[in-house]
Amino acid sequence: MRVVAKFGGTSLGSGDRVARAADSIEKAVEAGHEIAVVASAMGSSTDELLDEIQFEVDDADRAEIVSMGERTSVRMLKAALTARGVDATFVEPGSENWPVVTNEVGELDAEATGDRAANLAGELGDTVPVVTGFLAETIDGDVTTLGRGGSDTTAVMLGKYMDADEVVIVTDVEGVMTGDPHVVEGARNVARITVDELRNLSFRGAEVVAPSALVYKDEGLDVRVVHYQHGDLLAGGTRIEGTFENLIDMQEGALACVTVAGRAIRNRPGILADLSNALRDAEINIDAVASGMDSVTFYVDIDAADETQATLHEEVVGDESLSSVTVEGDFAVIRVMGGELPNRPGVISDVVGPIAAAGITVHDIITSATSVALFVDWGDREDVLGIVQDEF
Ligand SMILES: Nc1ncnc2c1ncn2[C@@H]1O[C@H](COP(=O)(O)OP(=O)(O)O)[C@@H](O)[C@H]1O
Ligand SMILES: N[C@@H](CC(=O)OP(=O)(O)O)C(=O)O
Repeated sequence: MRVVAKFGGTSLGSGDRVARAADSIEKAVEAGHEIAVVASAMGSSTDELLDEIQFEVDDADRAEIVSMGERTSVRMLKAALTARGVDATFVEPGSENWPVVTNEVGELDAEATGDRAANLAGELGDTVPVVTGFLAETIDGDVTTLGRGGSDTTAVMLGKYMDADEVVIVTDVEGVMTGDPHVVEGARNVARITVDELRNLSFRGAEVVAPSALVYKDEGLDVRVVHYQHGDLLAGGTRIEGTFENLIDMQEGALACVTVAGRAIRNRPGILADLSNALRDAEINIDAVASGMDSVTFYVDIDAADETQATLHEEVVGDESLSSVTVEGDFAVIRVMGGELPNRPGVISDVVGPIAAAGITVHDIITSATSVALFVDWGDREDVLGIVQDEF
C-alpha cells in the first residue's frame, strides 16, 4: 500500500514523540508499504517563531523564518529513521525533488505540483521522503506557506498527486471525537465521518484536519486520523469518507413554512424544545428551523402543513409566551454546498444579489459553515436554480 503519513506538531512535540513517530514509520516500511512522510513544526514552534518577529518584516522574510520549524522537524525525523536503518531523505523548499509549487497569485500550481509529486512518488521504493508540511515554493523559487494548519493540506494534496492509497493524519487525539477530548469528559471516537460533516466541524474550530486539506480528498483516496500513541499507522482512528464537491441541489418536494410568534419567546427557556417535542410526538419531521427573537419558523413537508399548524396551535394556547401560529406555502429549498464556499468573501451576496436582480423574493436563508439554503416560492424554483447554477 502507498501511504502519506502526516505528523502534526503535537505528535512531534518532543524528542520522545519524534522517536515514536520513527518507530511507527519503520514498522510500516518493514510491513512492505511505501511511505511518504509529511512533518509539521515540532509542538508550537511555529507560534513561537511568529511571536518572536517583533519587528517589520516582508512576507518573503516571514516565510523564510517560519519555515525553520518544519525544516527542523524533517531533519529530526530523517535522523531518527536513519538511526533505525530506514533509508530516508528530507525534502524541503530548495530540494531538487521539492513538490509543492504555487503560482503568481499564491494558489497551488496543480500542474507543476502534480508532475513533481509524481516524480517524488517514483522514489518511494528506495527511500522514505520526509517532506516539510505547510511550505511551498513560488515559481520563482521563493519560500512561501500554505497558511496555518497547512501541513494537512500538504499531506492530502500529496496523497492525491502521488496516487497514494491512504493519507494518515497522526495527531494527539484518537481521531475525530464526539467532542474535544481536551475539553469535554467522556468523548468517544467517531469511527467514520463524511468530508462534509468534518468540514462543518473544522470550520467551526475542531481543526482535527484543516478544512483546506479536504478539498484534495477524492473518492479513491482514503483519509484517516489516528493517535500518535497507537504505534500502528495503518489501523484505527477515524476514517473520513466521501469527497467534497461543489453541489447545488433542490429538494424535490414542496415545503410549508409554519411560524409561531410571541414577544416573550426570547425570555422563555426551553421554548424551542417544547415546540419541537410537540412535533416529534405528532411524528412530524422538521426539514429546517429558522429562529428569531420573536418568532420561530419550522419548514415541514407540505402534506404535513395542517397537522403541524394544529399541533403548534395547541402549544400556543397553552403557553403565555406565544401569541399565534400561521402557515405559508408552497416553498422550495435550493442549497449551495461545499467547494471553497467558506473561503469566498461575499458569498451570501453572490447568491442573493442575482436573485434579487431578477425580482424574486428570498423568503428565508439558512447558512451553515459550508452551505447556504435558500427558501423561495415553489413557482420560482426553476428560475432560482438556474441563477444559482450560473453563479457557482
Ligand atoms: N471533535 C473533536 N475531536 C477531536 N479533536 C478535537 C475535536 N475538537 C477539537 N479538537 C482538538 O483538535 C486537536 C488536534 O488538532 P491540532 O492541534 O491542529 O493537531 P496537530 O498539531 O496534530 O495538527 C486536538 O488536540 C483536540 O484538542
Ligand atoms: N506548523 C504549521 C503547519 C501545521 O499544519 O501545523 P499542525 O499540523 O501542527 O497543525 C502551523 O502551525 O500552522
